Amino acid sequence: MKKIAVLTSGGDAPGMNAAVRAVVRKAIYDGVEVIGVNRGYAGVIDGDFVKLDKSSVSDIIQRGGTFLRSARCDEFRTKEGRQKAAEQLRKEGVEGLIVIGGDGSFTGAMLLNEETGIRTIGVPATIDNDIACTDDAIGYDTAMNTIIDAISKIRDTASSHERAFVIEAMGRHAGFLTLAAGLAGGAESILVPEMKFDMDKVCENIQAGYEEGKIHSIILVAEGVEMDGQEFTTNRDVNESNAFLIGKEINERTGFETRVSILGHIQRGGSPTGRDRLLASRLGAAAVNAVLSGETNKMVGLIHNKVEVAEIRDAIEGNKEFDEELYELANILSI
Ligand SMILES: Nc1ncnc2c1ncn2[C@@H]1O[C@H](COP(=O)(O)OP(=O)(O)OP(=O)(O)O)[C@@H](O)[C@H]1O
Ligand SMILES: O=P(O)(O)OC[C@H]1O[C@](O)(CO)[C@@H](O)[C@@H]1O
Ligand SMILES: [Mg+2]
Repeated sequence: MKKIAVLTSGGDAPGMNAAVRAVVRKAIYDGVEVIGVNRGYAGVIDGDFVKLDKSSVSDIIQRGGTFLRSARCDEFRTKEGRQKAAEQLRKEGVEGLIVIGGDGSFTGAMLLNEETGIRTIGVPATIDNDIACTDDAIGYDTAMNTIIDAISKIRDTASSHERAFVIEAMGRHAGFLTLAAGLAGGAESILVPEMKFDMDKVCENIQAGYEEGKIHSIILVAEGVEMDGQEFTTNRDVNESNAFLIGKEINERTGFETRVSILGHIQRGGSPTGRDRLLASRLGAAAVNAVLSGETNKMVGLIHNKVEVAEIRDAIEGNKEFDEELYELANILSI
């Protein structure tokens, strides 16, 4: 194999740059040329390619975002779009494509391979951490730390004013990030799309906490959580924040002064943590190994601290299991 391409796709995640750097440097080390694709799948369709050498990836390991830029590309969801993309890659002489992104990007990579024969390898990078066949995705650790930092700061002001705070974390379809950040940040309640919850119970917890001397209450809510009458349930298609609704409900039911903070895209930015840089470096290099050894339609992941290669279909359809025990633990420790 003489030439491979690399792209970043979907929501950007801290550590994507470190992953591109690893792909480029490992491929060059192995004597293979690397083409960077700008703007994810949109750039493949447009043939927006740039040759990458060692120095193109200097000074980026510490940067958030992705210097190749990212996109959500509707045209790639069509068969025609993917055919166009394959033609562009063939014209450029690209023999393998490394896709750094989330589950949607992996679905695109899988279809591209199945329909056109282009060799694809996925590198999991999404703050949502909703990809199976890997313990963690690149960006998740940094985002978790950003949320923990925000919780700590909000707790300062919450305590000063004896208030309840509803904090909304990202995760329209997945609560992995919210659960981890909520547990590590010591939130009093954690609401995620995967678990049904009872609003009465949330309010009782707040009340009990105050009665036992707590002077604040933090309710960490994932974006995808929706209120349905008395109970809050999941709505995985919900597109709008329900944190304000939840805040209003808490205020009305408990009488506690309640404020709402939407953390938003702050969670996607910032310099990647050491853990994310390490993961990105290992998986970027592993993706090059995989493609050069003839693998296709696979993803590289880290399981129990060992690099593993899995079917990309399993990563998407395997449905990463939500850790109910961890959720239970968070509830126990928050009382
Ligand atoms: N079912 C699909 N078929 C073909 N291409 C897809 C499909 N789903 C997603 N893609 C392609 O992958 C791109 C990124 O997908 P998506 O927006 O779901 O982000 P992601 O990779 O899951 O990352 P994140 O969830 O972290 O934002 C889409 O814009 C589209 O171009
Ligand atoms: O930046 P956008 O396109 O609004 O997407 C936001 C979504 O992307 C993510 O940050 C990553 O998938 C989700 O947590 C969030 O729901
Ligand atoms: Mg996704």
